[in-house]
Amino acid sequence: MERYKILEELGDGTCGSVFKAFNIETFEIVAVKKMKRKFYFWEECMNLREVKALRKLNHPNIVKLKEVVRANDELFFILEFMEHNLYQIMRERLRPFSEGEIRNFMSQMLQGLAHMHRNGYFHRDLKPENLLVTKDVLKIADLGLAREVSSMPPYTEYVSTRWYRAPEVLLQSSSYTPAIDMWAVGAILAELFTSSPIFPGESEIDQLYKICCVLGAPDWTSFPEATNISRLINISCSEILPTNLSDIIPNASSEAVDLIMQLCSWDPLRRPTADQALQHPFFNVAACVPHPLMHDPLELRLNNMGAKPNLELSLWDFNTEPDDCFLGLTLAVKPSVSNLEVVHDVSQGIEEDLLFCPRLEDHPEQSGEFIHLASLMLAVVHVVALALSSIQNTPIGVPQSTGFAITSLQPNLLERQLLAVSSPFHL
Ligand SMILES: Nc1ncnc2c1ncn2[C@@H]1O[C@H](COP(=O)(O)OP(=O)(O)OP(=O)(O)O)[C@@H](O)[C@H]1O
Repeated sequence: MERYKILEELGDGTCGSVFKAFNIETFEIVAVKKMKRKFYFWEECMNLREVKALRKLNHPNIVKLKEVVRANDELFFILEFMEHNLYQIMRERLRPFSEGEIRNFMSQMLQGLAHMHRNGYFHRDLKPENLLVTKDVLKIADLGLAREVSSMPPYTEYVSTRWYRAPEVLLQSSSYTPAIDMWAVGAILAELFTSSPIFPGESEIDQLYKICCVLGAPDWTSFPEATNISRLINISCSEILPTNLSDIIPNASSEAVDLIMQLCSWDPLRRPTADQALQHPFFNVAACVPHPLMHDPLELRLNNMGAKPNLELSLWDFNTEPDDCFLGLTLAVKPSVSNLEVVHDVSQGIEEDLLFCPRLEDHPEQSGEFIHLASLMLAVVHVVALALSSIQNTPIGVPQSTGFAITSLQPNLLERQLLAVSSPFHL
């Protein structure tokens, strides 16, 4: 690692801290992701999902892994440097994005995602912080949770940011598909218009509730595994009517609203694939009629109601398989380091292993009505939570937190403005 001079910290995630660095030999600016846990063997490093996925996925809209370095039992990913993440950009902008800008970001995100899905991976943690931007170019980053589509369910150790989590994951389906990424794309698309998350759940049950407030109650037959939870949610959500998306995203064209609706379908089978989404009329610029900005979306932003999302880790049913290593740093059994050029550098008494990846080198204020509705909603969530806590030994567990509070890990989420949805609500 002596070749890299660390310049500044760029981010501190669950798995690693990311720094901007300077390669003193090539004068190149790079991003160095230093993993938080120790790595004693190369095999462990080589079987990290992030390494496996990034080695395979070479695409202009997926961040490139240049090198993997192990030094003193510490692991570093040398990544191409990107200037911003989409969350930072949204937070710092004074005006919302134009539909043209959104189309550009979305098209790149979908192209990167289509490549990922085509190559047998799904990301599982898409969110604005994991979309990196330099000038107008967007790249998908943080493949720490990426899964091979061909890998066998059940997928039990899923950890991701709640606001972008698909309903089937919230409902503990054990066999979810790449469609979970498409749900996140829909949520991100809506957020690009409003600069506020569309489903800002404060707990897993509240997350489902927030989704019901926008989409209306689901047809639970799409979630056969969720009988118990669906019965409970139904108590509070069955009479919730869907909100007109155009009312909450007034600056989005009808094409954009339609795409969001399709992507955020309760039923994963109804969501378009990344390739299909790219064919949606939203991307047919000629056909798009610019949508008059009738309301300033900034005015639609509500004060952050004091809500502090409890970003607990969802480690329910954490199983005993050897690859269920903590926080997505999952190691596969039977490693292989073929096709990799490994250099052992023991000069100066420092044990440093370098892995070069040659293939990658080339290449409004809130109204009184809202407050009333919000308090009603909170009351119902409270009732449901009480009901849930009184139920014991249910065959299908309700999503439970194991009590790991990690709010400190993602402080930026706490700063995020929340979009309030005042949907029709009947008790
Ligand atoms: N290649 C890069 N160039 C510039 N900044 C980056 C790069 N990679 C990551 N970052 C910054 O570091 C932050 C954390 O990175 P990353 O998401 O990879 O870490 P993590 O530990 O896996 O995080 P998470 O908690 O989201 O899983 C990103 O949100 C981004 O701001």
